[in-house]
Amino acid sequence: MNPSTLRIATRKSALALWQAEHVAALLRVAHPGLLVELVPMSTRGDEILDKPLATIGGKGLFLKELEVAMLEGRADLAVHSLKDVPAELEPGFVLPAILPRADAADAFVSNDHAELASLPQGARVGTSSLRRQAQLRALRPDLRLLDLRGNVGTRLGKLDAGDYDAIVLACAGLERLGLAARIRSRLAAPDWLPAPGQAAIAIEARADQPAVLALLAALDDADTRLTVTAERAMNHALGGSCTVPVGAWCMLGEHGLHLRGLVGDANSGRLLHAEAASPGEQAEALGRQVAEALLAQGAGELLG
Ligand SMILES: NCc1[nH]cc(CCC(=O)O)c1CC(=O)O
Repeated sequence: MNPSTLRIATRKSALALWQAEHVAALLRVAHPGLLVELVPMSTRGDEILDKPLATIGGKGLFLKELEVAMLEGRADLAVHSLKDVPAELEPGFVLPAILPRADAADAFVSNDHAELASLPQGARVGTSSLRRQAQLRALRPDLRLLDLRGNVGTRLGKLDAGDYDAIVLACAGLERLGLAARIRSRLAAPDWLPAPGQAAIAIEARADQPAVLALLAALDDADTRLTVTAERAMNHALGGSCTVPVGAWCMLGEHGLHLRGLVGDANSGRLLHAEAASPGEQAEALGRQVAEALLAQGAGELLG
């Protein structure tokens, strides 16, 4: 029997709520008559704000409470930023839909400076992402990198308070929150790589709920699924989560998939790069191939 109501578990940050509302609106259009409601909740990743994510440890810090809600029957699906979803899901869960990707670039955000290259020597840049730190170090070894966590609004507030000369955020998050005007310049491939899955919204649900999965599958975007599958397969083969210095960017063109990957060291700014193409649509194999090329260059050491 088809469910008459779908309940969406979501985090309570402005970005998470926007994404959950977006999915709710799309579901109402795809399935007229279906009732869709939000079930907002807090996760460990939201509550521990004084430490970089990389040191809190544990994959899926932003997922656990939402998954518990689904297991206990308090919610039918959860909406996530795909880049916060570990390469390997908890057993019993699947991603029945991945939405069309927004701008996957990172954003250089500053009140006084137009781009990374024009920052003065020794300028203070805020980001707690090891991937962003490693790429900043590689491009500008002179910068002072400072930790910066919290929701997008919190991070912008600290920039505006003068704690940093510039910060790095995801373009997609700023755009969704109506803050695209804060993007001074884009940090984009091939000079800069986003996190695997960045700018894609993923829907998670229980594998044992076929009627729910069928409703959710209506929102899946096949091209986005293909490219992020390659990026996530690379990350998985590197043992990755959202807390390691790994970047990936896969494009789908006329001739198939093209994947670039990097592994970095946030302290030294050392970066390893690899890329490969797949004429067909062998996304998983392509991801593993690029991961192997990175490991052959010594990526294992950088990943600790
Ligand atoms: N880790 C927080 C997070 N998770 C997803 C996004 C941006 C939206 C997206 O990538 O879909 C952000 C904010 C940021 O990195 O600036």
